[in-house]
Amino acid sequence: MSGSIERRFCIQPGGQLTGHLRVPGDKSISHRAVLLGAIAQGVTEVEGFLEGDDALATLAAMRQLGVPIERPSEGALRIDGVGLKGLQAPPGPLDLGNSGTSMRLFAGLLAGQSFASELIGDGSLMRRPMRRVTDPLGLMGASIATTNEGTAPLRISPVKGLKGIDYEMPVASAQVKSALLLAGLYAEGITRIHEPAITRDHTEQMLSALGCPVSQQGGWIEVKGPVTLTSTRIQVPADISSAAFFLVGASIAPNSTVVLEGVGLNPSRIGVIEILQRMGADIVIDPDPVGEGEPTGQLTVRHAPLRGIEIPVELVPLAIDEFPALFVAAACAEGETVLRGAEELRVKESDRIAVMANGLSALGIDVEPQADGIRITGGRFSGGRVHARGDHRIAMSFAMAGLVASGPVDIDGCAEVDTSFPGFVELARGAGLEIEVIEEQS
Ligand SMILES: O=C(O)C1=C[C@@H](OP(=O)(O)O)[C@@H](O)[C@H](O)C1
Ligand SMILES: C=C(OP(=O)(O)O)C(=O)O
Repeated sequence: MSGSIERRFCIQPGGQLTGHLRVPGDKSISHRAVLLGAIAQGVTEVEGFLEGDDALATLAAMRQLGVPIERPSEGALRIDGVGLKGLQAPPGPLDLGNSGTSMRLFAGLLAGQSFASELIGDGSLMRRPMRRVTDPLGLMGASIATTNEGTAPLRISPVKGLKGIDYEMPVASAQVKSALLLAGLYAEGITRIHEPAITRDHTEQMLSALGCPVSQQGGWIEVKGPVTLTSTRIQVPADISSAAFFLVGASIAPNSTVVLEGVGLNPSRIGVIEILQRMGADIVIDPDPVGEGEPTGQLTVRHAPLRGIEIPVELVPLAIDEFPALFVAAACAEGETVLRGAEELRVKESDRIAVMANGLSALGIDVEPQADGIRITGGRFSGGRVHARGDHRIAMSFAMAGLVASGPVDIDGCAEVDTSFPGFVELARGAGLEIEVIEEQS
């Protein structure tokens, strides 16, 4: 068997970040553009699609389900929608790589089909919890088998039909909500989902744009099936989760000023800006003129001294993917930063509390991990060697830490950065990060 490629980032300290940058397209919206465009009637044209491995896994799986999708130019898709009933049995298991969003949203989409399917992924994805979607889908009448541990492979059997349910989600998860909304499109009656805290609402927004209004009241989100979706144009904004590395890098590195263009500013995604501003970051938001799609704007970030804070628990779901980068900001802040209510971080691509805590302490920072969060005391990064454990966001976060370390920082386990941020190394280097990449066959 041929081994995989190991990738290590080597960062020289002392850089500063400057320039006008545009980070790649939003990963969450890119997934949804493919999933919903595929089951709409007519041709959906997408611009700004994220050509990262996670979104490409969704695209490849959709082609295996018989949906013609062309890629006429970089970031552009032409999806020839097959309608709600037009998906076909795939020739084999659908491999969703590293992408939790793909697996959970496909579970919802495929639960009500008249053919069987199987969902698999890489080592990280096959360890992530799936009962959070298979249990409520089961209540709707779906038949989805997991392992005894509740993990993939997910084996989905055809069923006669789904029925709408009322479901109170025990965790605030946009993936679970979206899986149930997708299944709800196929179900008889009303599917009502309650979220314990606001989570990203891209599925609701896109369903509305495709002619299927989703009502929202008092934390309940509701869709009535079966529906017809009508194709539209979808403009994918730059991903605020990718912009976050530059928001943090420019905040901590002296003499930095970075302007980030066209960043998605959906209110359910901007927790990272609010948290950094509470820490004293200098971030100016210039909203773009209101267009058809989700709100976007230009972010200007300048170096500023940061102070530790207690992160308000209601901001946790609004910044859930940005905590690895925020931990780096906290490590550079004066005083203590405390995060609670974030146990979800333990079941992402890696256990982000444990992996970040290990790396931060290897770089000389005082940390106290807790079951649902972490306490970080600001200090000065030493140089050293850390391991990202194949988690893209952790790799990029430690790359930013290297800007202000007292010696070189080596980061192992960086091969997955392309899942969310293809071109990260080149963009960061162009902005002033001294980053080298070492690849080895493992
Ligand atoms: O719906 C989505 O696109 C996502 C939802 C979040 O996951 P959870 O729903 O598990 O919180 C987030 O961490 C993930 O990167 C993308
Ligand atoms: C958690 C993430 O993605 P997913 O759940 O789709 O793997 C992420 O991108 O940080």
